Formats: sequence, C-alpha cells, structure tokens
Amino acid sequence: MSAGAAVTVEVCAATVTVGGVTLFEGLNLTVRAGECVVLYGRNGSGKSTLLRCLYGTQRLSGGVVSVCGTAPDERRLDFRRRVSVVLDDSALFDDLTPRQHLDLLSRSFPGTADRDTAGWLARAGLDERADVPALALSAGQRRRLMLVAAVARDHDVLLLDEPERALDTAGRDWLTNLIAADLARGAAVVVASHHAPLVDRVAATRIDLG
Ligand SMILES: Nc1ncnc2c1ncn2[C@@H]1O[C@H](COP(=O)(O)OP(=O)(O)OP(=O)(O)O)[C@@H](O)[C@H]1O
Repeated sequence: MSAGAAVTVEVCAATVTVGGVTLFEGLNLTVRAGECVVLYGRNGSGKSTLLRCLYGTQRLSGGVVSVCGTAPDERRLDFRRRVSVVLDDSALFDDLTPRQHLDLLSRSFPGTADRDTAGWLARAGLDERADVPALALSAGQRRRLMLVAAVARDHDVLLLDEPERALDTAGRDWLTNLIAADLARGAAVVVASHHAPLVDRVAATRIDLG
C-alpha cells in the first residue's frame, strides 16, 4: 500500500508498566490501511498487552494510542464494527456451528460485503464440519473458525495474537493467504507472530518488544 494511505493505527510514546515492571517504554507505531505490523519478542515481553491496548481492554501507563481516529474502546459498537480481533481471550459459542457463527456475524455486522458463508467455510477447510457444534471441533478447527469469523466480516483493522497457534502446515499457509488478502482489501493489520513464513510474506514493519 502506498505511503499516502490513511493512518489507521497510531501509537505515540507508549509505555506499559505492570506490577512494577516496565514492559515497553516510549513505543511508537504507525499502521496505514493495507499495511501489516508484526510484533515479536520473548514470552512475557508484552505483545498481548500491546494488542489489548489497541483494542481498549488494557490501558497504557503513558503515551497515546489512536485506532480509526479514536481512543480504543471495545465497549463501543461503532469501534467493534471497525476493529476485528482474535486475541488470547477470544472465544466461540460452544453450541453454535461454524455456519451459525458466520450467519450470526453477518447479522451483527450488516455492512459485510461478502456473505458467501459456504465459500468462507470451504476455504477455511471447515466445509465438512460446517454443521457441527463448535464444542466438538478440534483445537485447530476452532482456531480456523475464529480466524475466518474475524476476517469475513467488514473491518478496517485486524488485531491477531499468535494466530498460527494450533494450525497445521496447511492451516498456516491458509492463514498467510487470509492475511495477505485482507491487506489487499485495505485492512490495517497488527499481528503478534512467531511464524517466519507469515512474517516474511506480510510484514511491512517488525517490532521487537525484547
Ligand atoms: N493486567 C496485568 N496485570 C498484571 N500483569 C500483567 C498484566 N498484563 C500483563 N501482565 C504481565 O506482563 C507480562 C507480559 O505479558 P504479555 O502476555 O503481554 O506477554 P507476551 O509477549 O504476549 O507473552 P507470550 O509470548 O507468552 O504470549 C507478563 O509477565 C504478564 O504476566
């Protein structure tokens, strides 16, 4: 995406201190539409924390964060409509099937352009499991459903925390293509990931949290 694309995520001089420990300090980050920033670093370095700050479920200790031109606040419907996430605490409805999840999403996010539920499920490798309750899916199938649900509905920003977890080799290839296609549609993506082929394919910028 060109350098002239809209800035969608902006973090200025961000600091987070928890329990007396400073996870990061003075962090700056800009993500434009169609651009992907990858967060990496050791366990406990603050990747999930930074993603939560971008979604408004955790506050910075210092600095400013702006997502879609506003302070992040996942309690606001207009914010959730623009920002789609798969974070550590993301969950499925155990009793609903993959098809029902996508149908529910297309009703909850009425602007969604591509309502081809069957196509999304087939590309996610879930077509044969489309009518099975989420509780009965494998860990990798549940992860595929969370990811496809996040990407299939309209959004301007996509936040992903180690989305490759539980995916097999084919699933990781699918994930890489999913993010690449989302970027081509103009989404701004921030992803914490240790999956090198994904990072190599999609990252415009890499941020090492230590
Ligand atoms: N709200 C909080 N209260 C107390 N400690 C917290 C809080 N948020 C984060 N931490 C601590 O901050 C550190 C960073 O956690 P975080 O989950 O952001 O790291 P991470 O880089 O995502 O780790 P991993 O690679 O293991 O997923 C951890 O030691 C965690 O226990």
